[in-house]
Amino acid sequence: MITCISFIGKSSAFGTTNNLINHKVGFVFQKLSFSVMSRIKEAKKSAAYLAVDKHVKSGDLVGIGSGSTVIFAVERLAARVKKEKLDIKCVPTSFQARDLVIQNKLTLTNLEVCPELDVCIDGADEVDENLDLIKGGGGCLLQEKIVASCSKKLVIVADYTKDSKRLGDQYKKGIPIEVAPMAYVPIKNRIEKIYGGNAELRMAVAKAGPVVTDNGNFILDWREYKQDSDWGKINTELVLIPGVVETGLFVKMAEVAYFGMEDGSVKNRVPPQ
Ligand SMILES: O=C(CO)[C@H](O)[C@H](O)COP(=O)(O)O
Repeated sequence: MITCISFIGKSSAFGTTNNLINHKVGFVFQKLSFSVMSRIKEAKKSAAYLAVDKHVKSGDLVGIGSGSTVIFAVERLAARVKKEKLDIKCVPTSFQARDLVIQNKLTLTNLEVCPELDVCIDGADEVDENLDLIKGGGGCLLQEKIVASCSKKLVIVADYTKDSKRLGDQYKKGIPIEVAPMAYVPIKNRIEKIYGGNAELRMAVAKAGPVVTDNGNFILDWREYKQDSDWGKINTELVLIPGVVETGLFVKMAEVAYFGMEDGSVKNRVPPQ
């Protein structure tokens, strides 16, 4: 009985030391990842603020993209509306963007009333050296592509982690492809057979089953594709598959991308001549 008690005692003492080390290591990692996160957040903010200041003027009709970087762009627009009495109207690209416009008391409109926009400001999951993009990590690619295509210019705002030489260098979650729910299996099979890789149905996190987009569709995330591909050709081929609604490949659409950098600066990239 005494042995047993002492065994429990030692083991718990050892356990306590281990817990303490784990706790300290965990704390250091937590602090590190917190500082990386806040650096990324600052980078998003600097890029978004600069893009809004450079590309939006009074009288503009503005497409509002989706995602966490666009939150800062809308914040800046709202501040300029208040301070400079900027007169703008906004067309959102998602439920989230619409809500952002409303919460920030900006004027909401749509493509029926305003089919031609001056500028669209949006984020990206990855930007390559040609300024081709992967978008749709947040599942809003269809409306994002429609609104961008109705805008005189598409301005991308991003942090330094999105800056790549080739698509797929950094962003490993795959190229999002929005599909009609009834067709997701044949489309998945076809993509994998023709191009290789895996096209996985995106599953929801706080819901059983798949992610359902703002448009009632599913998303396939196509991973392990050949990186040195002709993305313009592949995009055209993919949208011709019956049931494919849109792809997250934005080829030759962006006019400029702003990247907030780790050191607080912002660099920009335009397409090669
Ligand atoms: O395409 C998108 C949503 O469909 C976003 O623009 C993209 O996912 C980038 O988001 P974030 O600014 O949060 O990094």
